[in-house]
Amino acid sequence: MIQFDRVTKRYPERGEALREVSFTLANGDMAFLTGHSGAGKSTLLRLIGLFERPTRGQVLINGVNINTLPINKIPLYRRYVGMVFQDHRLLPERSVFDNVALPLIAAGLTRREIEKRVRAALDQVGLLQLECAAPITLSCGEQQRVGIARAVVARPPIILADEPTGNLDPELSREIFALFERFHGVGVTLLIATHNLDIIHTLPYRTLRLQQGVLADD
Ligand SMILES: Nc1ncnc2c1ncn2[C@@H]1O[C@H](COP(=O)(O)OP(=O)(O)OP(=O)(O)O)[C@@H](O)[C@H]1O
Repeated sequence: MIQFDRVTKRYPERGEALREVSFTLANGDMAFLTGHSGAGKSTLLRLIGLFERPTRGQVLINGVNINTLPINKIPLYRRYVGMVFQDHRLLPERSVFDNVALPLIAAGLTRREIEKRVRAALDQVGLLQLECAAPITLSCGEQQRVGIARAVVARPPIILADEPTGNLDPELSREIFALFERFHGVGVTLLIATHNLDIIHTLPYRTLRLQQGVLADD
């Protein structure tokens, strides 16, 4: 589902953030991405999300080299990849419902279909009762779950998460990882960048470890 073939990403002003990185994640795999601050985790996820392009090498998604995708195809591609961020990136002036609905509005679904899917996504993350709330009134863990509902609402086959538990205490972090495991259970492919080694060492999933841009452990 996700294949990196000797991928190097060089930022002109900073040098190589990733160097000759190769790995494959099969359809339905769940894996963690670890490494020190600045190791290249976000860069690797941004290459999959097509927010960056590699300097050398290929990123293949479902067998397709995404780096040859023309710019006008990127919005369509992004529906295929749900992204969860540490800081949630919710729109503060919109309700929980509206925040989760955004990817579906962009996709042009009917109002009825949007309502059905948004409520299903909110139900999956246990927040159905908060659909009218403003994000600011929610706890950090609840805001993160809204972010996850938004990432999954368009039912993408791939979910990427960049430090999704960075602001959460251990108990809430475990809840978020348990939620990801549920998506894994229904066949979604997940790659989760995290510093939360205490928790991921208790979970039975593959870990890719970056060190100064090089894949040091798999
Ligand atoms: N847009 C950018 N422009 C220039 N340099 C960048 C850019 N993004 C990342 N870098 C550099 O690339 C390297 C890898 O950064 P990256 O954010 O991918 O690391 P990370 O492992 O996600 O770190 P953290 O755990 O702190 O989020 C760093 O040296 C960083 O300064």
